[in-house]
Amino acid sequence: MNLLEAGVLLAAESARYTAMGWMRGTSGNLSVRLGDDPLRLAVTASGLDKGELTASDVVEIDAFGNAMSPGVPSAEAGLHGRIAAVSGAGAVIHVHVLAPVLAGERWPDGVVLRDLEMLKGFGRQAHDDTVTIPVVPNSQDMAVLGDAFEAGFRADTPALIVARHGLYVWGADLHQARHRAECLEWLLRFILEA
Ligand SMILES: CSCCC(=O)C(=O)COP(=O)(O)O
Ligand SMILES: [Zn+2]
Repeated sequence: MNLLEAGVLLAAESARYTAMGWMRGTSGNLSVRLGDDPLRLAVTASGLDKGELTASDVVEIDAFGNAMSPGVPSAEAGLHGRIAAVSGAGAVIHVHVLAPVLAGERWPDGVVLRDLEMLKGFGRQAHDDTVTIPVVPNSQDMAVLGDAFEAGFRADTPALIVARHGLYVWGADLHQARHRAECLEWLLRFILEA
């Protein structure tokens, strides 16, 4: 996939999340993998209305979030790069949806989910697994966030809650990441309200 093709996908996906209310007020950012060796991602540009992106509103970055093409990458590009490098994900999404932030506030040591059918949509068994979604403190330093992510990383748990900030979810591609995020958001709303 080249940068323009990635831009088409990222703009469409961003518009979708914005319509869901998950990327309010310029919040959130998305990335897809462009290449492996060295790692390259296409990430949404910083500070734009994510519901109005065009295919050119993306920037190529390296594993550390450094821009490899013109434009200003997301302020969180460094965390996208770290997540992609550590997990092997083909796509990483970051959305400012409320339920994960509320759950992180209530369970700052990790959000435990079990015995719920929607866990299947997160790639886990509904009745056998106990899933703990890691919660890390917010930081403006992506290296600090990346270290906290990596310390709690488990290959079978493709999500991270950043306290008082938002949610990261990743997958093989944007579709899988979205399906996982939608199911996880449902699960978090459930445990908050149950
Ligand atoms: C009101 S959004 C604050 C910044 C943020 O957390 C975010 O997700 C958007 O940052 P970006 O640089 O990707 O636009
Ligand atoms: Zn954010």
